Amino acid sequence: MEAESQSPKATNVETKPKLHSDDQEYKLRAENIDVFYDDFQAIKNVSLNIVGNSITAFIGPSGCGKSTFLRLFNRMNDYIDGFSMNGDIYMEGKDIYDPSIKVEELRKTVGMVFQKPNPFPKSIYENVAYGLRIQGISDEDYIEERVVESLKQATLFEEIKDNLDKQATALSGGQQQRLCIARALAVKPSVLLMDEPTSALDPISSGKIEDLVHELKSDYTIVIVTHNMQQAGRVSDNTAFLYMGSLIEYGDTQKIFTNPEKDRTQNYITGRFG
Ligand SMILES: Nc1ncnc2c1ncn2[C@@H]1O[C@H](COP(=O)(O)OP(=O)(O)OP(=O)(O)O)[C@@H](O)[C@H]1O
Repeated sequence: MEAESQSPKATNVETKPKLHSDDQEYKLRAENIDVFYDDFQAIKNVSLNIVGNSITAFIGPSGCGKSTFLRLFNRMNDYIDGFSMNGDIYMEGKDIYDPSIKVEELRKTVGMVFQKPNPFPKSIYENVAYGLRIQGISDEDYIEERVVESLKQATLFEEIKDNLDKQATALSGGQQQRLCIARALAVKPSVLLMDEPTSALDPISSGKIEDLVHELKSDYTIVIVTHNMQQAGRVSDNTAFLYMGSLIEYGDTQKIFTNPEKDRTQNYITGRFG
């Protein structure tokens, strides 16, 4: 299918995401999204397409709607009192807000990592096994295989392989965050949403997470909210700049950071406001 025909029907900004290899399909598509918290409009007619196996950064000043927009992709906003939306979100062409969609199934496919590492008060092993157990999986060999594989993918295994029974809360902040990433990966999602995953971490731990995000790109579609402009520039293929609930500019990260089309983007990335 041609990329053009996948474009949003109507939008307040032209979207030109970078395409990878010959993949013309979009993994995620948001069409004409409005989000309200009661009568406050947090997202205003945003349309945006995300290609598979790419890293997309959402940037913009505090309160512009980055987290709200991110949470749409695994229906995390559904829990918030007063939340309502217009528009459609598609994953691999399926409308994820269709009544036939089971939210638990969706969340297996779309994992999430939060700003503050939030391990459960359980062992390292049980934290990673958790998602599998709540799916009703009881094959211990399979669980162990997934735990080890996920910890390796999250580049944590070598550091903790002799302490899998240790309490997860005793790990350092950076290790806890990689554990939370392992926990998300254990159930084999294909999309990973990351809401400021390094903002509570020191520079060395942040660097490890950035390297990890880069590695994961070959297997996952990653969407990351960040306040850190250098981080967005380093890790992402495409960047979406949001301002007061509107999508101001979206496209190739290098272009957004070196030669943006909109003055407002330029002013934001050069630190003139935000
Ligand atoms: N649960 C809620 N109830 C009411 N308003 C909310 C709620 N969550 C967010 N908002 C409002 O929606 C707007 C967008 O918030 P959101 O957290 O998505 O922005 P953000 O860009 O992620 O901000 P930050 O960078 O500070 O995390 C803000 O004005 C915020 O006050």
